[in-house]
Amino acid sequence: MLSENEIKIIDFLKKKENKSAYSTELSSVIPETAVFSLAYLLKDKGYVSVKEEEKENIILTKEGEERLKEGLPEDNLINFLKGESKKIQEVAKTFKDFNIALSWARKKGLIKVDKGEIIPLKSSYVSPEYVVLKKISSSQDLSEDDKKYLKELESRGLIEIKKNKVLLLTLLKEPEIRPAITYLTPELLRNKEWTKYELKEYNVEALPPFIPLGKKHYFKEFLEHVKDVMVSLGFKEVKSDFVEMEFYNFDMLFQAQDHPAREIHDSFKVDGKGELLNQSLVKRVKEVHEKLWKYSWKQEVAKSLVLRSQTTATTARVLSTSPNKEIKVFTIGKVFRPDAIDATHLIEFHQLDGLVIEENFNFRELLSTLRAIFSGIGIKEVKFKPAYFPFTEPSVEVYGYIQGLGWVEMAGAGLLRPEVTEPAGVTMPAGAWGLGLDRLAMLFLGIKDIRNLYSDDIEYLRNRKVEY
Ligand SMILES: N[C@@H](Cc1ccccc1)C(=O)O
Repeated sequence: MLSENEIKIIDFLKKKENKSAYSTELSSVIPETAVFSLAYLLKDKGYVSVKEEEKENIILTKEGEERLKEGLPEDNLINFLKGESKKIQEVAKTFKDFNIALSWARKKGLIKVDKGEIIPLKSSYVSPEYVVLKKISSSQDLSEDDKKYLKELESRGLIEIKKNKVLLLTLLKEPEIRPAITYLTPELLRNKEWTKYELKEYNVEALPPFIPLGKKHYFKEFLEHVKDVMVSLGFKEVKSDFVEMEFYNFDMLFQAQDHPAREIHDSFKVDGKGELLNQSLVKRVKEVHEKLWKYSWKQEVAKSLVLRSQTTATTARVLSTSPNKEIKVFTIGKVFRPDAIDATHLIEFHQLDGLVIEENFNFRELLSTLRAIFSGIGIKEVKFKPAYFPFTEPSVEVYGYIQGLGWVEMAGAGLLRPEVTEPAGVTMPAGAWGLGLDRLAMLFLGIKDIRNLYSDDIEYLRNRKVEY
């Protein structure tokens, strides 16, 4: 069997007129360092003959390169004088390499020196040595005449003559080419036909071609993972729209219309008004606002539209159906808040809100529910800190521990205030929480810029691996 490089050498020789080539030529098809050993391998296999020869290799020295650029000093001197005699001292002052130029010009009989004057015998001149120098630098063949000047050029230090061992390879026979097959059939074995074929080796280490398959966006994958966690804990998913009446986004959550609590986070206003169909619920909400916040509640304000600023609006929607029965629901969805966009802030992001209404539900159970949710998502250590939300009492902020980052605030939670549950006709205790999912995904997936969560850069998405 012949290797790929051996075949390359044979192919190269095949194309040559006399089927032979010097090892120096072969370096154009195979690595120079391999030429010699391959040549002898091919010789042993009987494909080529190899003859060792000494070859002269002439190269220009650094000075030679310089002279090639500037011209030989003696030539330059003649061309400088332009056929006119001049005083030695005068020329010596302005002419570069004067001594070398003078001595070579004299030796070559290009000038005479008489009474302190240089008398040129030619009006312009190019030395044959210069012509040879030029030929060497452009690897032209040298004539026998040219070769006479090599000794002089070498002694002037303008060229270097090196003797190299080269191999002359001559092709003796061409390998018979057998068609290649990749598998044997019983047929081929039975009739001994297999000897006519080359059996190709399998390269079991070759990588298969990369075929990018369709896959889900990794952030969507993360959101679905969270959804699975909630479902596995016995919660049912509920949904509501992005465009929401302030009634559900704020009023039902006991955020007063004229109170800074309403501005706890800013919201995007939407043109137009919604319709409040359940007027008895509206009346009860109005009463509780006016009684406790002491101001005149306006239905017109409550009907104003916003892009929901919290998914707690969905929780309010659930409450508005007066579900005076035990429920466990959650929602995952987008919320919108005006902000300056940067690596950690977007004007739309995702929240997970949850609601539990249960006989005997209490604060302790709320905390253990939160622990279970966080543990399901993958955050085993959580701690709680007292906090304020307009619609819960007591309220907590939930901190999760992330390796390498420490304690990070992740959610708000609490037991719903009677001002929220009573107008909705809920008499059992209820717990609620809201959790920011974008920040959590960033921490979890090691993402530094929140905008990457919404990237549509196909290369970036292809290279992201998400495992749970
Ligand atoms: N909606 C609150 C979080 C929250 C929800 C439910 C109960 C308590 C707090 C927020 O966006 O900050």
